Amino acid sequence: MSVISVRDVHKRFAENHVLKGINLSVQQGEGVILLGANGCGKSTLMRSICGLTPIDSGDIHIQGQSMIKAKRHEVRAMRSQVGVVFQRFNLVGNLSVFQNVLYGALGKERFGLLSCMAPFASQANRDKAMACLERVKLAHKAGEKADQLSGGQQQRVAIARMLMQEPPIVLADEPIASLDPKSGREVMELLWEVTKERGLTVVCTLHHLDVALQYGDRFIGMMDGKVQIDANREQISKEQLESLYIHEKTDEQQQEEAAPALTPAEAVG
Ligand SMILES: Nc1ncnc2c1ncn2[C@@H]1O[C@H](COP(=O)(O)OP(=O)(O)OP(=O)(O)O)[C@@H](O)[C@H]1O
Repeated sequence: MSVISVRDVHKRFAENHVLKGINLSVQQGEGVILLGANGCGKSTLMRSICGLTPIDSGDIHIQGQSMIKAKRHEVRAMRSQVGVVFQRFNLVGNLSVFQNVLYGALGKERFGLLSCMAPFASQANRDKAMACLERVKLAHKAGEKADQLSGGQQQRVAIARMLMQEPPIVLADEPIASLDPKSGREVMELLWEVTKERGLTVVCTLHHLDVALQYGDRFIGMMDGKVQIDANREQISKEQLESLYIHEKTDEQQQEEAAPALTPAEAVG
């Protein structure tokens, strides 16, 4: 079954036509790497799939349910099906690691924020948060403030929070872009391991082709607001993927055009 289906999606920011009729579907359990030059619209597409950026036309179905037709409370429920691990970690820096992981339960708790605050959280949620921290090997850091941790550790906390959420779908937008190569490899390894062991569907954008080629089951390449490549690992070569970058923008152009950062609240749906 398609767990994500994107149908003829268009998105403009003023005169900038960023998504020009995107079509793709992702099956249950697939690990898809989304590639493309700076500014080609990968983050915009990811944010649209998790309901953070409204689209202009077309539709996105999550687990068969239309995002366009969904009512407000239904969109919230749909968003809780999608876990996010984004480049900037999106943790609440001055709160504990444990508290940040507990927030992963937010979308599931009937009584909202209060029932995810450490003093009021159920024992079941507290135990689960510790188990998620153990899975990412950071249980010993539970009591520390999130912003005291290294970048790699913070991204592992973001992964633990995503595990706490128990989403069937994970969107990872440049999850290792802020990390040094060694931490980046460890985080990518962990992300792929935990999602594969739970049979989750993952769409992950990455900048480094060599890293991408180590992980993807399938590669979707975007160029000029459209899907240019959509191929399984065995059907694609590195050279074909490199062709997506012939019009790569400079770092300065990219900084000027950066999409807004995700807030911690947006990260937990
Ligand atoms: N909130 C926004 N407001 C205005 N323009 C935006 C916004 N978000 C994205 N854009 C524009 O949309 C285009 C695509 O940006 P997006 O961040 O989706 O690209 P990307 O492929 O993820 O790039 P990168 O690889 O550099 O992160 C850019 O031209 C950017 O300026």
